[in-house]
Amino acid sequence: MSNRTNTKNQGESLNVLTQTQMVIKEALNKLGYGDEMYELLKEPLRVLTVRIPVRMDDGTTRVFTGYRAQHNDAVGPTKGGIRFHPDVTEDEVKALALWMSLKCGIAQLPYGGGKGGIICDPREMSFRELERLSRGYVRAISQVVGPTKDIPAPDVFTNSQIMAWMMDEYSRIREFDSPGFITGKPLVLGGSLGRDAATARGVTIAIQEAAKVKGIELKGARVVVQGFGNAGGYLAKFMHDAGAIVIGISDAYGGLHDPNGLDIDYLLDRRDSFGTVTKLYKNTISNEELLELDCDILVPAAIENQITSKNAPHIKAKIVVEAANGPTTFEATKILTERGVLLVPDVLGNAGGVIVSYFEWVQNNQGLYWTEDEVDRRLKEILVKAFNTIYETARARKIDMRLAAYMVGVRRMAEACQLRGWV
Ligand SMILES: NC(=O)C1=CN([C@@H]2O[C@H](COP(=O)(O)OP(=O)(O)OC[C@H]3O[C@@H](n4cnc5c(N)ncnc54)[C@H](O)[C@@H]3O)[C@@H](O)[C@H]2O)C=CC1
Ligand SMILES: O=C(O)CCC(=O)C(=O)O
Repeated sequence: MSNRTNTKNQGESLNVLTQTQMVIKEALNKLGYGDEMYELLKEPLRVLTVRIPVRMDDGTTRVFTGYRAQHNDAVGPTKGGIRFHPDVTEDEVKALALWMSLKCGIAQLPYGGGKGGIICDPREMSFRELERLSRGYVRAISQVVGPTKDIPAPDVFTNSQIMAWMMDEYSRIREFDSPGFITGKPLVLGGSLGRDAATARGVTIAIQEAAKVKGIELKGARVVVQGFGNAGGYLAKFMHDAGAIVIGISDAYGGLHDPNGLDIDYLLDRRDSFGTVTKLYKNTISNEELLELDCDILVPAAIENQITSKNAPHIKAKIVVEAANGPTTFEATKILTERGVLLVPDVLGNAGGVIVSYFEWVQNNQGLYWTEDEVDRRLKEILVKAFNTIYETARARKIDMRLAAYMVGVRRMAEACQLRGWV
């Protein structure tokens, strides 16, 4: 198993939890909160570790380890996706739950953050093995989740089919149909129009706002996208449709580069269900090379720790918008900001996913479903406001966009903890 989220890089910590804690501490300090608030918020309130036995197609049993972390429920139930990936670690899930809290704070959703993960490689499992794993995970965490407790959703290598199995398993255990238990469901099972593309729609809104600030015309801008799954695939399509030139994309196996622009519709058509397309090509570049391509806008949309102190000095983009969670280290954020790169952090850049998940939960609760235009209009309203609040905070306080986003994101939760008398 790789230690992608826990190792060091030339003395720089790549532990996503400790990196996040540093920024939370600084944000709370700037907001005037003391050590007690930091002690409460630096870790999730609860983390459940589960062992899930799964009968494999060959008749053997494999036992998988999974987690569900609930960062803080002072504002409301916890909310966040479930990741299936071989590199999942407990610290990673904890950091992802903290980031969910910040996103919900930034978007002013009535939630705290949660996140789940299972150490597995779904690319090597059959459809039925994945179903058994998904159902087993829900059985293992069923006591701590629910529509008013903790509401899961998709993340890396999970999708609407997996959400459907999970919802079905939960409704069997609880003996009632509860579509609001999970979001990112297929439409016929209570999903929301627009949820599939929501993360990329949100990233697109962030790019539009960032481009305005930097005086960059989106039409003709050169865009590079790392990751070609749900977030990266839709994003590449939206950029292409907006008249930008997508000159580079990548997946877990490498990248494709064409300075004249890639045929995004063709690549999407050839991509598999895990966001893989580069395996079909001989002439590929590495993910490292992709990130350093000469471009105007760079969108990391894959995994953590991709832009570090090592490659940050060589990033050529003028705008970096994080669709992935945690793609840029704390050190690299400082380097990029000092170099004048406008970095839109994950907790703002990719918040579109959880915002439309919230819309899905609201629609499930009221039993009344919205049009896609309604979803997109409400999403845009929230994100444009959030971008401007964070951008102005960064400018007024002369701090980087990540710290500004953390200040905006943590404020409401800290206030709720204080009002409840927890600190
Ligand atoms: N799906 C959602 O609604 C949301 C996703 N995100 C974040 O966006 C990022 C991507 O998630 P999704 O697109 O949903 O996942 P996905 O599973 O649909 O696609 C993942 C993509 O990343 C690539 N990838 C995996 N490992 C890689 C590696 N080591 N190096 C380079 N590429 C690699 C895969 O090949 C694939 O193209 C993650 O950080 C996720 O947490 C954030 C908010 C919401
Ligand atoms: O849609 C959601 O509830 C959460 C999406 C997610 O996991 C994320 O924003 O990282």
